[in-house]
Amino acid sequence: MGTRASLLAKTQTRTVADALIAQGATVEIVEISTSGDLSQAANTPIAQTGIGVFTSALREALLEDRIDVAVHSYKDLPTAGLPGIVLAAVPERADPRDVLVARDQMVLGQLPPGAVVGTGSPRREAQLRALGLGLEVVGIRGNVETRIRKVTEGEVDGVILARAGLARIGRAGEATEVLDPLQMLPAPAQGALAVECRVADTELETFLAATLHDESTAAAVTAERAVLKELGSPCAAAIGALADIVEDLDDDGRIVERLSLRAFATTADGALVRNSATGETKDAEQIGRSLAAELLVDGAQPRGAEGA
Ligand SMILES: NCc1[nH]cc(CCC(=O)O)c1CC(=O)O
Repeated sequence: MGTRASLLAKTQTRTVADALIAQGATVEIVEISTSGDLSQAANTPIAQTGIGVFTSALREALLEDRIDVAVHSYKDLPTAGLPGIVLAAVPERADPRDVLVARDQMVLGQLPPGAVVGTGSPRREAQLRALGLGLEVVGIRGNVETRIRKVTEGEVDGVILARAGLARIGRAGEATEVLDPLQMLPAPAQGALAVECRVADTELETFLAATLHDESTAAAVTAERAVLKELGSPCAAAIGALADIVEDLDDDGRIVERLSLRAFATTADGALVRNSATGETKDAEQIGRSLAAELLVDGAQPRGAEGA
């Protein structure tokens, strides 16, 4: 199995490996450094580093037979597939929400106007600004530990991070507020993993799916990523999407499973447009696509435009 060398990546790969080992597999983990990890030193904003910076090196290693399984943070994966590689499994996802890690145990509402919040994500920045709290948003890069250190060392008053990332490295307790998706919609597929193998390895693909795949997570992520596919690219786009599988009653009073999706995008002048939709879980992709179409009608910047 291939993994990026960050603590977060190694931890999530270890978790997947343990699940496979429990089912009788023999696993060796190989660390692969990616251009996303390397460019961090130069403090390049994530929006400018290009699509797939964190995932293409792993995919290359897979195609070159250096590894057999790649574990990615799903939200870092480009929406376009790659010939020769198949998404074999989407494990059950962790909490998809973002959190604030702030000085002095503060929640967002307690940060004074002018307080400095670090994030390199256009999605987080757009939503922070929309809250109207007068916060100053500054771009930061670096792995999860580095970003938390910027708070403890006083370089910024707070940072916004994915709760799943903190939890995976055992530091979820350091969040000072778990942000409600009404204020801060997570990135499409946040908290989920994508497990890939070569198309030709059909036996391995079957084993990975049987051991790891979670249908509800896959449906939710499919809807969220359909919005992204229509409107933008991962990391670079100020787009958020979150799907929940909810129980509903049909016309005969029977309990049915439905998919509920919320999403936002930004207009050319940086305003947020939000919308939501529900439908049958099996129509996940279509629900995401129609929601994206509605956001475009509401003024969302079409795909390919530069984020504000
Ligand atoms: N953008 C980097 C990234 N990619 C995946 C995670 C961890 C959470 C996840 O798996 O969604 C993070 C860190 C973060 O956004 O705080």
